[in-house]
Amino acid sequence: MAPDPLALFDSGPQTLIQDDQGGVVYRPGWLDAAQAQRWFERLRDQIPWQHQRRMMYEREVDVPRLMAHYRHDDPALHPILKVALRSVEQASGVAFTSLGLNYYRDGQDSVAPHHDRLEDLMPGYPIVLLSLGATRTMRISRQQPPRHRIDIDLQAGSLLTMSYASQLQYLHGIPKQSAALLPRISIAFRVRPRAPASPSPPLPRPTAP
Ligand SMILES: O=C(O)CCC(=O)C(=O)O
Ligand SMILES: [Fe+2]
Repeated sequence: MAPDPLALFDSGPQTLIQDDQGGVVYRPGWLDAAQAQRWFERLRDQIPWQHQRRMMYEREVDVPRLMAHYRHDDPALHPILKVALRSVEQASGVAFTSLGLNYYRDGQDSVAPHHDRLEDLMPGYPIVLLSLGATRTMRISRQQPPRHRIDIDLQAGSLLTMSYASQLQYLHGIPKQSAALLPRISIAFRVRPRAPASPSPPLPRPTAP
């Protein structure tokens, strides 16, 4: 196969933030453009995307993007998600247990600055985001001074790895953009903490002597 001319411009992995758990690393071109486009179209058309509502300031509001969630061993896992999971696991050396999908229909869909819910993460294990479809900018900002902000364009076929430690210090989000934008899908791979062991059976009641 002829070499992909765009690959000449692939600058390889870029470390955006350093910490002792691998920091935040961006890998453009992890998936080639044609495959990223095929995966995007099939997931867009075949995932049962859900509209969620969430309480905000005592009002219920639409979450401004569509979502879907799967456990790694869900029998309903789409074949593309199975392949993506295996490949991301091989690339990162981590056995992920959950897949969270986001579908940004246009530039008005977004995710507000946040860190991922710590109760959904196994300490020490990273989150990996695979991007498909339109490029969207992720804004990463340090919570404490010295304030530090990074805008990174997440291209189709790229991986962004964020350490657990980075979730304690930084917020990330996908801001709305006023320009007309095509849709984007992201897949977040996470290791969830194991469910707490089922409670032990109640102790027999003490009987009166
Ligand atoms: O779509 C993205 O790249 C970010 C999604 C995200 O931050 C999340 O699902 O927690
Ligand atoms: Fe997130």
